[in-house]
Amino acid sequence: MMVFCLDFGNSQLKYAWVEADRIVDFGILNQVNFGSIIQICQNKHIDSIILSSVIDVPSELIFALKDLAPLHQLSSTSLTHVNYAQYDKLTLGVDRLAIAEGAQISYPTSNHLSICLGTCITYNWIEDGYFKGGAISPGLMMRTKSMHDYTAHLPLISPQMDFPLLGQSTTSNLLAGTMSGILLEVQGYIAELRKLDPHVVIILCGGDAPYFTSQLNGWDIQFDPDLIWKGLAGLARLN
Ligand SMILES: Nc1ncnc2c1ncn2[C@@H]1O[C@H](COP(=O)(O)OP(=O)(O)OP(=O)(O)O)[C@@H](O)[C@H]1O
Ligand SMILES: CC(C)(CO)[C@@H](O)C(=O)NCCC(=O)O
Repeated sequence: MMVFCLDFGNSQLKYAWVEADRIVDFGILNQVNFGSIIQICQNKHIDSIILSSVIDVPSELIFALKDLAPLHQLSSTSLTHVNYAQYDKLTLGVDRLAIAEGAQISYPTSNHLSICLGTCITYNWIEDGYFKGGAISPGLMMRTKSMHDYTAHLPLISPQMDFPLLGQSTTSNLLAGTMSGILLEVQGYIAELRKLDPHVVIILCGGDAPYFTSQLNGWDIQFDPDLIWKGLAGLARLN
């Protein structure tokens, strides 16, 4: 059963082909239109399509996808393994719903906190299968770009794998505040949640996660760049 998974985020439009829980192929689309989708569907057999989008999708694209194969567009009414009885599911971004689902499928008997370092940083906390709470904060690029955009003289910095706790110049101060700021935020959330539940499983995903994985060595964290695809493939089966 080949599932064509689409994840339309605020920075990137991503896709993956998932067959029997194995990610066969993945990539990035150029535009939100059918032309760019049909290019990557050449010679592919598709059993079903699942779309997670936190951006507006033209209705023509939805109709065209439905013509290609049975489509499930993820929404707050989608069936889920995670229970939302204690959370306002209507307000939750569908990408977070898919990530929480991926974490639940991967760790069905554990409590977990999934942290996605994307356009925004999102935290999803699931206890006994219930979505208990979360947090949203600005992502890496949003932090660097907004300090540049909202000031007269701060330069736009590029993220780097090596970053200091404190800097000795404007550029290294910006790097420290942005990169170490995110690291300390993530470590702070993990530490606080572990006070509540020492056995909580922590899973890190999202486009910016690789900047922080080596610094989080020794923190007993799972790094899973495919968490959203696992969630989407599971949701495609359920819906
Ligand atoms: N072309 C690009 N445009 C914007 N961000 C990019 C691009 N390439 C890489 N990035 C990095 O990816 C990060 C976004 O991560 P990711 O791709 O996981 O987000 P997304 O899936 O588009 O967003 P969302 O969080 O809305 O799902 C940005 O903070 C930036 O550092
Ligand atoms: C927070 C983002 C932008 C992360 O991609 C997305 O999940 C979203 O638009 N969420 C809606 C608000 C919420 O999740 O509560």
